[in-house]
Amino acid sequence: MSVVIQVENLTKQYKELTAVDGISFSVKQGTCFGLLGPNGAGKTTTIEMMEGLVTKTSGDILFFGQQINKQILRDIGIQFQHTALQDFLTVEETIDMFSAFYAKVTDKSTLMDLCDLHDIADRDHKKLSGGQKQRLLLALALINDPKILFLDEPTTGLDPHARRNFWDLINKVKQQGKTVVLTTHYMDEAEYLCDDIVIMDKGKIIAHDSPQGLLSKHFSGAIIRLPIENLKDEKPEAYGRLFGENHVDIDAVDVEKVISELLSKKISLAGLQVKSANLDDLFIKLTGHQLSQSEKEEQA
Ligand SMILES: Nc1ncnc2c1ncn2[C@@H]1O[C@H](COP(=O)(O)OP(=O)(O)OP(=O)(O)O)[C@@H](O)[C@H]1O
Repeated sequence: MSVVIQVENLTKQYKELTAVDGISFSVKQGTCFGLLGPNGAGKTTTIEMMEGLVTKTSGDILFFGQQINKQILRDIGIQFQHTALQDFLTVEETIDMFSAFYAKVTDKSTLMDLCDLHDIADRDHKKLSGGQKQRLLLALALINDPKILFLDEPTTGLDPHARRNFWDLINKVKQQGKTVVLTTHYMDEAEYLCDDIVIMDKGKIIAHDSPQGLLSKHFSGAIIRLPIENLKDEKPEAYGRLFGENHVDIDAVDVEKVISELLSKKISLAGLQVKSANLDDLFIKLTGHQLSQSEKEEQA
């Protein structure tokens, strides 16, 4: 697979704050690349430097081996978190208006098929549900038939059903050979969509691999989740990582052995869960920080 985007030692300095701190990675053609991290990690600054919207302080961003230029900009599609659309236009009229900006455009009917917009073609865009609006914004990002699609937190605020539908759409886009660069706060989204993931914290990359590679590198065996109240007066940190305010997660290579140890210490197993690790668990392990619902919604 050829490399589409190469990022080398990229840095962004805002006065004393280093928002992005010398990061390097590459994105391969036809893959979905995910940038994950807590609030303020530097994801948006990174993606906006790649999109050419924010000036880098130092480092390199190469597309197909070249610095960003007008031709490359024509090959990029961006779905912003918020896009101001012209009032009083229907879905189809909005697509027509955006099509007029480009010399080369995707066939309208194909685009509306892909993004499932035919049934709402005549609807005022202001009357769309969250999921329908995201599908329209995706169509607008794809209007110029880009080779690379940037999505900045595309499903924040959507209900689970609409998020799943959107994921199916992104997979269809990938099947067309397009490369997708995504930022998200949702670990399940990254696990489902991404072939390659970078986890950022405080401007630096703290982990980079495929979802499966990340999990097998950082976990072996299972996670035992135990209510903290079962530990009575003992410190939960002596057993594992805090999960929220009420649970402790214990990494267990040998589940039976850990359970026997708990029993030998007369610790109750009431409410105990045994689960396999997912990216949410990895995120907590690496950043010491659980992404709260309010933090996810803050971005909506
Ligand atoms: N224009 C700016 N001027 C000064 N500081 C900025 C500017 N833009 C971003 N920052 C700071 O840079 C850091 C990284 O911000 P960035 O928005 O890239 O993080 P993020 O990972 O996208 O966070 P979020 O998930 O909240 O969107 C933050 O500390 C932010 O306050």
